[in-house]
Amino acid sequence: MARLALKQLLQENPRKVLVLDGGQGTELERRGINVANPVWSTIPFIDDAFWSESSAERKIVEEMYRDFMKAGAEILMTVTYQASFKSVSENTPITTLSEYNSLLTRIVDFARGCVGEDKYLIGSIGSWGAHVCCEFTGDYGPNPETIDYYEYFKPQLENFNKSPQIDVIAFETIPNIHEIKAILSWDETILSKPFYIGLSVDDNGLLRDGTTMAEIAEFIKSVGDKINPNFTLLGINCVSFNTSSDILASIHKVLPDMPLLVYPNSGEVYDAERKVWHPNGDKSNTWDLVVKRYIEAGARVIGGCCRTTPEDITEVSEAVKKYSE
Ligand code: MET
Ligand SMILES: [Zn+2]
Repeated sequence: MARLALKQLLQENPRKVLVLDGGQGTELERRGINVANPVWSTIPFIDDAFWSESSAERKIVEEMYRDFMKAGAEILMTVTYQASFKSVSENTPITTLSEYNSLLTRIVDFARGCVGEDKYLIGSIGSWGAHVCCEFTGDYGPNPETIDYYEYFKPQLENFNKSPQIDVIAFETIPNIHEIKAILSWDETILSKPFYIGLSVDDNGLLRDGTTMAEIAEFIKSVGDKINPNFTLLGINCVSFNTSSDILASIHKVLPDMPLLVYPNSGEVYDAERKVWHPNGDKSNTWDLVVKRYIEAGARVIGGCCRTTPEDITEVSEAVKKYSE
């Protein structure tokens, strides 16, 4: 393997900040792929035609990876946010575990082929809430503590655990404290690879279910040494651009030794009535400014989530160079 283990890289180079890619799902949509379906951006891979050399959609995905890398991304994701076994088996012709594993392995190997051996590859897993569209409300019903999170994640997790191509597993957009507690209760037999948790946080800096960052920190501290040593980074993703640096600083304050990661949305504001995006009204907030603040707040991995493009990642890389070296 051409690259150092991610944890080793972060530990041995305390000033190193890795640039992550941007919002893949929205970027593929911007490039013409219709992602409006229950498995979202994983849809192109479901069609057998994708795997032929001449596939136009395949070219689009390859170009997306190429452009994020040109922009400076050093750690990139698989396009598997909505690809849990439940979502795939209930909404596509792929219904058996063995077909599902072949699909995931194909997607992961394809992503590795696109990014090459030098880059880090993240196996993306959306929150439990993502399959029922509540990753931005955190409303997991009346008994969120009784949900069997492991059963839901297991097939995707086992595939990624075994994959020699995946460097780190991502639990993205996690909005509920019970889900965080479940993930952090899993030992190395269940989560045998480095992993991170991206929290889904509102504009007031609360987890979407209302939990404070201090409460999350208390929980992590209460697990203490028993925490899975593969727990590598904690952070926020798919959060408001304008408030993201304050939120990250609030996590750094309560967990000063935890390596953090952050990839916010583009800063545009969605008008749900007219179904259009408006530009960020706060012109004083630039990538240069927020990246500087992220690094001051302990960020070790920085990129973009929904609606961020290779142009955004270029600005992220320039700012990372300026403030981390
Ligand atoms: C809804 S958050 C989506 C995160 C995912 N990694 C993507 O950008 O495609
Ligand atoms: Zn997002």
